[in-house]
Amino acid sequence: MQKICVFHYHSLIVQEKMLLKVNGTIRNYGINSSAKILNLRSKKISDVKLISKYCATKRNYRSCSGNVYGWSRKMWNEREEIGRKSFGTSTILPEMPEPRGLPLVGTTFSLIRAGGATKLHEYVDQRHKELGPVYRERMMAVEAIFVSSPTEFRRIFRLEGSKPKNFLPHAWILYNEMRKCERGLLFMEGDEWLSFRRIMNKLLLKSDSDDFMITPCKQAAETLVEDFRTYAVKGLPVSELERKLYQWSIEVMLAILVGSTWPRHKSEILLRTEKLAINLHNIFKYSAQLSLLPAKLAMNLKLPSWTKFVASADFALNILRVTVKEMIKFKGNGLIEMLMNEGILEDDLVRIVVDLILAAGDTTAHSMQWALFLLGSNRSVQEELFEKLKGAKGESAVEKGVLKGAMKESLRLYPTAPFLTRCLPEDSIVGGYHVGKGRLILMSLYTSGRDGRNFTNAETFSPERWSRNEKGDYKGVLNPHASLPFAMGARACVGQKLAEAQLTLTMAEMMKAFRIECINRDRVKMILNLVSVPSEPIQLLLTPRC
Ligand code: HEM
Repeated sequence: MQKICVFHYHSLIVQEKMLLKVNGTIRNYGINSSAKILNLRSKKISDVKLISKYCATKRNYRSCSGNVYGWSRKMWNEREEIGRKSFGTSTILPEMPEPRGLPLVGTTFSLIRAGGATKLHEYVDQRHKELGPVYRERMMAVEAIFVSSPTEFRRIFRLEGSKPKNFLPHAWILYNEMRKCERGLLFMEGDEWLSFRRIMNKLLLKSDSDDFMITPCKQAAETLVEDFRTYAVKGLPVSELERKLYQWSIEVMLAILVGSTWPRHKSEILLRTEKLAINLHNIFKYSAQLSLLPAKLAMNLKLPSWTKFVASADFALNILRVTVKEMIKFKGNGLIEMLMNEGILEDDLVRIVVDLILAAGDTTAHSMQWALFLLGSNRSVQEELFEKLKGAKGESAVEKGVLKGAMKESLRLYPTAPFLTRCLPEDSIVGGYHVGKGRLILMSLYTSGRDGRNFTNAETFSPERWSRNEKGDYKGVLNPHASLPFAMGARACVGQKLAEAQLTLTMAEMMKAFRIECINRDRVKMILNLVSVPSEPIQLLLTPRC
C-alpha cells in the first residue's frame, strides 16, 4: 500500500523510499535524503507533493512518526486530508516503470542508437514490451508518459475535460511566437477553441455533412486516375507518387472550400498553390528533425533544420493566406461561405481555413499512399475487394463497407499520426499510476494497432476483419479502440468525414481502373517525419483492368 499526501516538508527526514512531486516533476528520494528535501525549502508548499510508500494508514503514521520530527498527530491528519482532496484516493500507487537514463538527457542516446526520432514508433514499441502498457521516459527535450492500452486510451479521453489540451511540437509554437501569428483550430485552446470547434463540428461532422464533399472527392479521384493511366499504358511506375497525392489532397480541400464555382477558378488557384506540396512536406520533415532538440536552442544556433523549417512555414502560410483571401472573394457556396454564414470574421476565417488546408494536405496524402502500398503488396486481398466492388453500384452499402474496411485496416497498420497526445487537466490515475496534471501523455497507436491481444493475426492486412459476423461482432477485431487514427473525444480530427470520403472513393476508382503492384514493397519501411511516411519513394506499377 502506498499513500499520496501533501506534506509540510521543512523538518522531514526520509526513512523510506519516497516520491516527491515538485512543480509537477516527480523525483525519487532514497533513505535519509532529508538534505535534498530541505533544499526545496524555497519552493512554495503548494508546489510540493509527497508521494510516500509507507505512510498509508493511521497505524503506519504512528509507527513512522518517530522519523518525522516536529509533526503532531493533528498535522498528520491535516496532511492526509489535503492528500485526499488533491487525489480523491487514499490508496497509494506504485511507481511508474521507467528505463534507466542519464541526468538531463535521459535515454536520448538509446533512441539515437535505435535509429533516432524517425524510428520512435519502433523504439517505443520495444519499450512497451519491456516495461508494459504504461511507462514514462525522458528523451532530451521531451519527457512523456507512453500508453499502449486501449482501455487506458478511453480513460484518458474520459478525463480530458471539455476543452482538451493536445501537445504540439515546440518548433511550431516557437515559430508562431516569433512571427506573432495566430493560428487555426489545432493551435487554439480553451474557450476560443471551443467556440470555433462547435461551428466546425456542425459543418464537417454532422451525419449528412459529407453530402457536399462527395462530388469534389469523386472529381479529384477521377483526375488522379487519368493521370496515373498515362503511366499504366506505358508500363511505367507512377513517378513522384507522393507529390501527386499531396496535390490531390490539397485540391480536394480547396474545391470543398470554394464550392460549385471551383471548376471556374481551379486552374488559377492550382497554379498559385503549385509549390505548396513540397513546402508542406518540408514543414513536417524539418520539424521532425527538431523534435529531440530544445527548439529555442536550434533557433539561437540557427541550425539548418530550423532555418529550413522556418522558410517552409513562411512560404506555405503566406501563399495560403493570400489564396484564402482570394477565395473569399469568389463568393461560392462551399465551406468558406458556410463559415462566413456562421458569423466568422475574415481574420479568423483566414487563420482557420489556412490551418485546415495544412492539416488536410499531409495526413490524407500519406494515408492514401499507405493504402495503395498495402493494396499493391497484397494481390489476393486486392482481387477479393475488386470482385466485391464490381458487383456494387455507386456508394452502395456494400461498396462503402468494403472500402471502409480497407481504409481502417490501412490506418491501423500505418497510423498517419502514430502517437496521440493529451495533457490532462487534473492529477489523474492512468493504468494504475499517478499522472500529474499537465504531464504529456503519448498514446502509442502503432503498438496498440499491431498487438495480437487487440487484433487476430495483427500483422496481416485484412480488410475483412472489420466486417461483422451474425452475432454483430467484428470478425478479426478484439478491441476496436486499439486503432484510433482520428483520435476520439472532443478534440478528435474534425476532418475525419472528409478524409474517409476522399480515401474510400479514390481507392474505389483506383481498384476499378488498375491492378496495383508495389514493386519495392520489401524495402519500404515506416519512418516518422512527425507523421508516418515511407522510408523510400513507393513505386507503383499499374496495369489497366480494361
Ligand atoms: C487520413 C487523414 C487524417 C488523419 C489520419 C487525421 C488525424 C488527425 C489526428 C490524429 C488529429 C489529432 C486529434 C486529437 O489530438 O485528438 C487531428 C486533428 C485535426 N485534424 Fe485531422 N486527420 C486527417 C485528415 C484531416 C483533414 C482532411 C482535415 C481537414 C478538413 C483535418 C483537420 C484537422 C484539424 C483542424 C485538427 C485539429 C482539431 C482540433 O484541435 O480541434 N484532418 N487529425
